[in-house]
Amino acid sequence: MVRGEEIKERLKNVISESGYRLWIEPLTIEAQGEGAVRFICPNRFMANWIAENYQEQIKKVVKELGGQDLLFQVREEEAEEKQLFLPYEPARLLGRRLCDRYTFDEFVVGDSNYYAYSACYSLAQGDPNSKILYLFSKTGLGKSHLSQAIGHHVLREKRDLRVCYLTAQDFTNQMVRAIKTNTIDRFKERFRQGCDILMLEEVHFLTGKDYTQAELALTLDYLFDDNKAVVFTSTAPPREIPKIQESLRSRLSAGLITSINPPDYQTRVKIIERKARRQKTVLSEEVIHYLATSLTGDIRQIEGAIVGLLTRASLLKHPVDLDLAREVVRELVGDRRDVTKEKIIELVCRYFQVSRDELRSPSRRRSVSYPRQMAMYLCRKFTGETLEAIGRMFNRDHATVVHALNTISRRSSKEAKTRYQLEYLCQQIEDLIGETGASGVAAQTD
Ligand SMILES: Nc1ncnc2c1ncn2[C@@H]1O[C@H](COP(=O)(O)OP(=O)(O)OP(=O)(O)O)[C@@H](O)[C@H]1O
Repeated sequence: MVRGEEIKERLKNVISESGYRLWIEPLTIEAQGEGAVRFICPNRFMANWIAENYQEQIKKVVKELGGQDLLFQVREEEAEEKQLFLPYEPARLLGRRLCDRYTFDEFVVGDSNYYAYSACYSLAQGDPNSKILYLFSKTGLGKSHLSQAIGHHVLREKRDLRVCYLTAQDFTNQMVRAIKTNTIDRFKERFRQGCDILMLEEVHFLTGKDYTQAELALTLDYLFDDNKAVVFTSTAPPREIPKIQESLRSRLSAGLITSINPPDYQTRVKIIERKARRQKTVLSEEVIHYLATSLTGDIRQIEGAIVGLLTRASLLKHPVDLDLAREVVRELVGDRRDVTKEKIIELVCRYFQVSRDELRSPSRRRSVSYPRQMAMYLCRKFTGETLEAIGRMFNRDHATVVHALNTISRRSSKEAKTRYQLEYLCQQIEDLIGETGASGVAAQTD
């Protein structure tokens, strides 16, 4: 039978340190027999947050340990044997389920995302001039939210249309499975005839995957010819994704290409107010200002802070005030948050004389792969980012990051040179932290 402690131990490796401390540690995890595992959360905020942010990682770990079904419960509701969420499977939806709250209504629009929002909305409305869209941004700025909002809108408003929502990795896996099981014709048919709107996330994943790229290019031709709508998302514009065949690159660039930028101060304030309202709370101006000036990038982090704040307040029976907000922000991003991944990468590039593009490229040359492994190791150590998030920065998957961390640990314990390099780089980063101050909260308002 799966053991709760073992699940927690494994989750430590796939969730950032602060995320683990804040969200996973307080859970009670119980095996239920027949492979079911029950996660008991102290309150509903927490249950919702964990479901939306960590469900995939939890599922994977539970499966690795031989479990199957997950059941999330809120402690007070435990006796009622209430299941908190059910799989969302609207008819006409092929692929992944859509997150309930990723709708246009829930999306806060500001200068940084207005253009992307309008483009998505026009496409969802069926505007004949807006059929192909490519959205790109850094992590946590709303690509999935906007593409799923299109899905919700179409599924609700356009009863005769079918939506297909998946990631480029899903597309690849399904294709490989179809080849293995001799069902490639059915696979092709599914996309070519079975969907009116294709939303394909994380297309940068296709880098170097020639066979999948060719198949996707053909699928797109069918869809474009039939005047179907297609939305792509990625962390980079098509021209910057390495190892993409020109035939696919030109199809990815066939429509409107638009970026989402990090929200400005006013938009962050609006986002904080909206997210708090969603949790049926009104925050003081002081707390809102503090959060909006401390958390300037990834909106996922803003959400984490709000949910963390409310959870903490309810567990400690403490008012939601500035002190508590400081504590939560510190825990979430750490005093070291100013040492961003970007700065670490810059330092590594300078030290090893490689470029950022080389670190992100598929190159396996030792002169590139070793600095890349070092950068991954340092990002994990100093930013506490998840293995997935670190992998994404270098166009790699989570397993590659695990391998990099193990390699650097092993080499630094055996080889003086690696140990010296690691110590030197760590010292440089520590110095950067010193410069940014112990309180670490950037008091900027853009
Ligand atoms: N403008 C916004 N208004 C409200 N919520 C937002 C907005 N932008 C992003 N969010 C929220 O931030 C979180 C992260 O957004 P999302 O997953 O869409 O980012 P992403 O760009 O797809 O990130 P990644 O590249 O890591 O997959 C989500 O919970 C989403 O609801």
